[in-house]
Amino acid sequence: MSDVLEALRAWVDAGWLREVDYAFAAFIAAEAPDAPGRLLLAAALASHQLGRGHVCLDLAALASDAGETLALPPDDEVDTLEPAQGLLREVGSTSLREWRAVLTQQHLVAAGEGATPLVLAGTRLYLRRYWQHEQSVRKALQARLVSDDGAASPPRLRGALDLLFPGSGEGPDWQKVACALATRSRFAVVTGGPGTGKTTTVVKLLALLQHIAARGADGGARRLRIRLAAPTGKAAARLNDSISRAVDALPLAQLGSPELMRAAIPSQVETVHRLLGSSPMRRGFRHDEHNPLPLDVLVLDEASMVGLEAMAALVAALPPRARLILLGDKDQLASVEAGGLLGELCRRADGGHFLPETARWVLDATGEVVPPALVDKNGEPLDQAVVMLRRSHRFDSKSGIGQLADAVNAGDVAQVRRLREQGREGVAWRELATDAALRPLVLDGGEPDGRVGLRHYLEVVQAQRPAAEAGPEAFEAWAANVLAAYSRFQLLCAVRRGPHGVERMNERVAQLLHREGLLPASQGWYCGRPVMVTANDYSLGLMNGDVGVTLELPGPDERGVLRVAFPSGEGRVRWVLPSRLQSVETVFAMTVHKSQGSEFEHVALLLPERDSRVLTRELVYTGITRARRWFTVAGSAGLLEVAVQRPTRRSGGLLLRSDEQAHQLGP
Ligand SMILES: Nc1ncnc2c1ncn2[C@@H]1O[C@H](COP(=O)(O)OP(=O)(O)OP(=O)(O)O)[C@@H](O)[C@H]1O
Repeated sequence: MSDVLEALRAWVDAGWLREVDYAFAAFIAAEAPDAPGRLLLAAALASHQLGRGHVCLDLAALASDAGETLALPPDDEVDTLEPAQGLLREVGSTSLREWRAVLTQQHLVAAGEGATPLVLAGTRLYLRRYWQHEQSVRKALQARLVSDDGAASPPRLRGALDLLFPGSGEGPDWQKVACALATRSRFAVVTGGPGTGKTTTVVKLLALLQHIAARGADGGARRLRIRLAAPTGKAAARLNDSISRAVDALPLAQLGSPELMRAAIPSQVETVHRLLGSSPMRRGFRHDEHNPLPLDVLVLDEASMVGLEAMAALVAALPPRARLILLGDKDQLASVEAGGLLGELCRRADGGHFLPETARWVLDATGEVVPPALVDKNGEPLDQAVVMLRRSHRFDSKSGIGQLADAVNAGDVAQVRRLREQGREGVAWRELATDAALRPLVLDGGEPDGRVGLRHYLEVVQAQRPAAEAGPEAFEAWAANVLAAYSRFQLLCAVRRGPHGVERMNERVAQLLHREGLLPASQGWYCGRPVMVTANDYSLGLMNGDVGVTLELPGPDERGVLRVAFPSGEGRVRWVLPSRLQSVETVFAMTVHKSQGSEFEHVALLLPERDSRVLTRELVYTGITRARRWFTVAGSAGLLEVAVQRPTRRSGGLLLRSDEQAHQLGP
């Protein structure tokens, strides 16, 4: 047994495992000295998988390909320690039957409820807390999937929906269908790529729900309490803007008093943490099952970024009758935290799987015909509550970015290659071997077609700086312009390490800009340094992922003082002293992961020098869809093709088919 702990220690030393993974195995060993070594190993590996985003360890996958399942040895490992390799060989040679045989210790492993540290459900091994989270999310969603007894009848819906969706285009109007279906049960998912109208749809849905409630369909006229949430501050700020715009554009007049309706649809979006009432002083949230959130409808945007733990906290704090509506792009990278919930919930969204009775109901309620290919007499309850928006209103069928995103998403390498060879407007391909190649891209966007690089941002920093005697409003307006200029161009890195990783790239870019005379320094704090917050700071009200720019304000003498300007909604900025920022990184380049929930006019995706497991289809798709007008692939086109053929699949059991669930949950 101690041999295994020793070998696991070597894995930690080699950077293969986290300290916490080792600590979990050591904890079990201390609690149960009779625990077999292989069980400790499995426990450490289940914890390791959590760190990689998987809520459980899939033993079947482990037995068939241990290295791939565990992503070990890590990509950047060159010289690996022999003890680490030895243990990996042992893991790799253990069969599923052998894993199962050691996971029979009743005081350590249970098949379900209990107090054991591990849960084995089928071939999935969980740390108990995550099994519990999965159970509670599943139960909360299942309870909401039954028809809502307060739901409006199809003819009533039809009247209101026809007012909200006056146009008739080609094929079914999925936005209208999504609105209708989302009134039918207390849980709904609206998924779609960029610009497919998720925000537009949800605003119309909220107007519809208020309209129904105001007319007493569910037992009396009232106004619904609606709250809007997003996983990060940045995503919340973006949704704030787009919701306000969508509310202004609503055809509300026919639904009743436009002023009243507008007032009934909130435009303030909160982060999930703030909604739940997190406190830096204690673990857990102010709102939970004992103190539920005072709301009737909760809309959660960018749901692909929400992990299982946060979702479990959210559903625990929802009153039983409250509606939950998830919005997001199922094809984006999943959350950094364990649990690719949205992807799992939308696994069958492409195929529809609407029951024939659902299709009839949709026809009655909306006048839209669900295509026969999307009707399935074996559809699951969840399928009836998930709608995929299929038409982008941002990228038409001729848009290079839209076409590339579609090809990547479909894993269609031949099409990706065709698009590159033929060339498409808005999409550029550049090799990126040397600093000389990096320079034009970083400074000016790389192409003579109007796209911008960082020079534009730094010119706004320098040229628009108000005179020292100008008032605070002038400096605030300057900061807002600088922030807007910053968001026009973003370098995205696929990886953290290596020459094209985000760490090195930030140094290279800062040095390059300094050499060009665009930055006063390339290290420490300097005017023009953009920073990203890397850990939530509740005392400052800054969240992980928030981006600010360092600017020089007039000081007491001729030397200025540096302050970091963060956007604080509605074009306002908030100034923070650099010394108060505990966890920040320079962000001339950011990882694709960190860019989720943001958009930029021009995005340049820097591919790593050599292949890496993290280079996946979802990563490339997420990078492309951050771009509004221009997208540059910087690096080897061959690597991009490799990435496109590497879809990710998260392990988890949230969505076992109903027969499997029945088997697992008992009668
Ligand atoms: N049915 C429609 N017809 C025409 N334009 C539309 C329609 N639906 C949405 N749009 C427009 O398309 C743009 C994107 O819509 P919206 O912001 O609702 O999409 P989204 O899916 O939420 O986008 P994002 O990817 O930014 O989250 C907006 O300008 C919106 O006004």
